[in-house]
Amino acid sequence: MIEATTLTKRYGAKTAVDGVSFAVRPGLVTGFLGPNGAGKSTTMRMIVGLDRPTSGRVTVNGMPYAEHRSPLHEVGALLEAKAVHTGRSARNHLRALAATHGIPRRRVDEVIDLTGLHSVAGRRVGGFSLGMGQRLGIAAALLGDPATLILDEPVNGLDPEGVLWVRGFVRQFAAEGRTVLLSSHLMSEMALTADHIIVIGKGRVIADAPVGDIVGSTKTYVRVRSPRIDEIARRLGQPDVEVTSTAADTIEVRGITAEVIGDAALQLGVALHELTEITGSLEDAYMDLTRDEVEYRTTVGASAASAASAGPSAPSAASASTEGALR
Ligand SMILES: Nc1ncnc2c1ncn2[C@@H]1O[C@H](COP(=O)(O)OP(=O)(O)OP(=O)(O)O)[C@@H](O)[C@H]1O
Repeated sequence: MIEATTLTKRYGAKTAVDGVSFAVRPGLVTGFLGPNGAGKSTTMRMIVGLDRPTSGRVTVNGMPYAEHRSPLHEVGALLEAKAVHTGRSARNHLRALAATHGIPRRRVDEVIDLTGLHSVAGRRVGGFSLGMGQRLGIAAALLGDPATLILDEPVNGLDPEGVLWVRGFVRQFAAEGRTVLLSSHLMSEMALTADHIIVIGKGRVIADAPVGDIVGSTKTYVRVRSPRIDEIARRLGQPDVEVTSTAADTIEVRGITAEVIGDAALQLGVALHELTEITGSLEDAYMDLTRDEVEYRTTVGASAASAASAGPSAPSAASASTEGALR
């Protein structure tokens, strides 16, 4: 369990983290999201004692990280994947780390196997690809067999097989009752990996809720397809109902349920070829939440950026209530 209480970090006049409070619970994968510069890395560094809070506090299993007698057994962290001695082999790098922390050598072989580095363990780390470096960073984080894992952008640079491996690994880790906090800018991947999401913007928590609640907070719409779509569109036309034509036989309807549309079609005697309630993706929810929180804005519009990246909208029969979940 990681608990932050009004945690604040200022660098001169810059407030990087502004009074955040949250709990990261065991048995779950918690995703840590936020635009560039939101304060994710600073928060993670404070959790593992690499940065000192200006005020507030953060504990891991009830104690500040630095006060634990064997911190590596409490928390494994991947914060800078490439920050390793490049002349050493991966195995020797891990052995050196293990030796300085009183961890037995056999654990080095275990984490090499766990992270799929066996075939490259004898190679110099300097020649590693970014993906191999990420795996090595995760291997190092696992050396102490920690109860809590903190991973900053762990899938950055990994190929699809590597991304899948990280997802499976952290889900298994959490299923064993351990605690996982991971950041990523890949929303579609986060939607598949995380159970719970904390979003920060400009140093403040703006959402802290189960992933289903966050996705459910996006507006749903109903896609309707019919050979006589114009008649249905005319019938639905009323204040508070938004009807958008997307193809000759298809409309998207906002502000009314699929049931009401189905009943209207029945009354008209018109066949429906499709009636699908569409819930937004995690990416849609994230874009809504962080619209006003982006520190470095480009000229690319949010909708264009959203359309360009992954994360197909998932059909859903109902959207969860978000009462009280979003701040
Ligand atoms: N050592 C430092 N000195 C001054 N400012 C800093 C320092 N470290 C971070 N900052 C500033 O604090 C803010 C938060 O940075 P941080 O790296 O925590 O954000 P982040 O959410 O991890 O961003 P990204 O997604 O880009 O990694 C930024 O405005 C950053 O410029």
